[in-house]
Amino acid sequence: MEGNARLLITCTDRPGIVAAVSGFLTQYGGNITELDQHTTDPDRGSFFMRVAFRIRDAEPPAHWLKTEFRQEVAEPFGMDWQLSFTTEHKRTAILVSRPNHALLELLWRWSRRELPAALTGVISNHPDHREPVEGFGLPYRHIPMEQGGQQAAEAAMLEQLRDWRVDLVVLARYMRILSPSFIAHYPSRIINIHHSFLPAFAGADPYRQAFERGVKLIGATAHYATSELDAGPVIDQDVIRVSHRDDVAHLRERGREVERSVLARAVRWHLEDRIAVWGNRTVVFGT
Ligand SMILES: Nc1nc2c(c(=O)[nH]1)N[C@@H](CN(C=O)c1ccc(C(=O)N[C@@H](CCC(=O)O)C(=O)O)cc1)CN2
Repeated sequence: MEGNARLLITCTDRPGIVAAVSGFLTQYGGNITELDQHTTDPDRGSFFMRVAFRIRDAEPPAHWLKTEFRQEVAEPFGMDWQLSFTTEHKRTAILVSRPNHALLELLWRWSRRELPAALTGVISNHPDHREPVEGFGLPYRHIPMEQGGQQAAEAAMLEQLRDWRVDLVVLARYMRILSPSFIAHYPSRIINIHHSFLPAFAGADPYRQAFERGVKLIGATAHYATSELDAGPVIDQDVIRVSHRDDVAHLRERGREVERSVLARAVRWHLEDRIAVWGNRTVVFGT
């Protein structure tokens, strides 16, 4: 049983970190329900930890704890950290182009409360999905990307994301390359699903690339989007077996199942603060 609060911590490794964090939580009445840590290189490397705990007075969330933790633990240990409460869902927007399978997977899981997100709405460069999105009670913004109009379109997208006070952006098969300045607004907070087992077949039309290479496995990769296309920190991947009997259309059809499950898992892990970014890699806790 997870607690009602969680800490995600990254810092330079040194003795006493776990004791300092657990001692702090004990002092302020926190009861640890889950603790996971990873050290890259004892005494010199990086230290990562995720602690889930129950804290009384968490309704409303005990934001006062952030001040105390910063002063008593985070600053003395030089930590990068975040403290979140399970009642506060991350405000999440979905960007999509024409393929709708990843979008519908997220909407369906959200509607069944299997995805702890506060969905704010959907933005697309196509009008195709207005009806199903509004059917889920969510706003739909069609912002077309006219030829040569990327800057204007991205400005409109960023304005909408600001209006929705978005924390997390999910690219559910959004098929336009985002500019470095767009990416910079949401560092490690844009999750993309790429429809190949990266690093194989980055870029456009990976299923055709896979068919022409004659591979026996295809897959999907959820990663944080960076300014370098399909090269950001990998969050989750999976593969399925294929054969000479599968043409490109069949690869696309069979690949959609993997894309949907990999993206949903990656988004849920981010929403549950299970992912620490370490350079161009991730540490994913408790999965
Ligand atoms: N800055 C980033 N933007 C996007 C990323 C990313 O990792 N960093 N991922 C893509 C999604 N994607 C694959 O998953 C992808 C989308 C589009 C293309 C592509 O080449 N599209 C067009 C060119 C469109 C354009 O120039 O904007 C094409 O087919 O030629 C490749 C991969 C989403 N954005």
